[in-house]
Amino acid sequence: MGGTTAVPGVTLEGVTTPAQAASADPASPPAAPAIEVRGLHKKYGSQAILHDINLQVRPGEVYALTGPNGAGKSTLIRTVTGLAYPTGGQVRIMGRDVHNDGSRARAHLGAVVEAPARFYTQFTGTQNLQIHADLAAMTPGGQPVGRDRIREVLALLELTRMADRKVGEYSLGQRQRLGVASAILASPRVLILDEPTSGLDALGIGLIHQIVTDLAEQGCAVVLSTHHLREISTYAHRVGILSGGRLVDTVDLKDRQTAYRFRVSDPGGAAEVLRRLAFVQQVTTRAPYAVAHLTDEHYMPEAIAHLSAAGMHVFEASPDLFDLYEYYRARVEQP
Ligand SMILES: Nc1ncnc2c1ncn2[C@@H]1O[C@H](COP(=O)(O)OP(=O)(O)OP(=O)(O)O)[C@@H](O)[C@H]1O
Repeated sequence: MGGTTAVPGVTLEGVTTPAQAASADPASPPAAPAIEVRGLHKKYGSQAILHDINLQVRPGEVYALTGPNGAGKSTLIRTVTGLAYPTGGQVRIMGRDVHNDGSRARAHLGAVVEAPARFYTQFTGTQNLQIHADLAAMTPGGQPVGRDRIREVLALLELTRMADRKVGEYSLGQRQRLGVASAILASPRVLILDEPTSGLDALGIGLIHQIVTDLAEQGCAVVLSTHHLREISTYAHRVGILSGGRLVDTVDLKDRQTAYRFRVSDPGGAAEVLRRLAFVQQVTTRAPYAVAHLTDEHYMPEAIAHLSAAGMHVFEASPDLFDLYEYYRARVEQP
């Protein structure tokens, strides 16, 4: 049966934001990982489910976990959040061992593990969040959560209209959103969501994306599992591909999205023109496009001007987005 675990969290005070990290001295060491998984193994009975998983997620980073059905995503998430015990290896959240120092590690954590969320159906959304808030305040390092914050997260998840209705009257998607509301209630430093967008409508999916992006910008480390690769590639920083219980690849999306494509009358001729420009690092052709890596996006108009001056007709110029779905398919078919 599906259930949910929304784990109390603490305030974001003192967390390094991505903007701060980006403006930091390049010589300074990167922020310490918010989540650190080392040599994780998990067996159910004699069946090995996870094999030697190693990963780190830093403050401000969105890490998406994907993989075929049965690959072990939920098992990994349950083990990382402390709901399942590993057969070997270690998980640390904000430097605390999740399995040996659980309550202090989870004081930093907000999570929705498995959907749909499980709530007291005879109580309203507000009352359920109040119960979560009271539990959050009781954990070591937990902070009290006021009524204003409850109203705020309900509004953020567009549940104000449903706030005083019994959860038993909520739709699947509304329950799912209430699960995310409870996970972010105590402003966690680490947010872990197992398939947060399954069961949501298009606008609901966009809402979760926006909330995750905003939290990451405030310095929260986010791990979420998903099957929606084209959506996730628009806002995740890294994507881990799990297959047969092994982390077979980790894709850094920031590194992959620096190319721009120009749909032109003559891709070969355009490539020649682009290669001569100082701000162009690498050029390939993929008819009807010439694809160029620019040192900075701001050089786009200049590149177009050079192509036009050379007599090329430029019909389209846009980021050459990395196709995570195609990459994933190739990777999972040949791990
Ligand atoms: N409690 C359990 N006892 C025994 N085996 C389990 C248990 N939970 C999961 N498994 C097995 O572990 C494997 C991984 O399951 P898991 O739910 O972690 O995969 P998943 O990647 O999340 O799949 P999906 O995409 O379908 O949600 C499966 O073979 C599953 O049958």
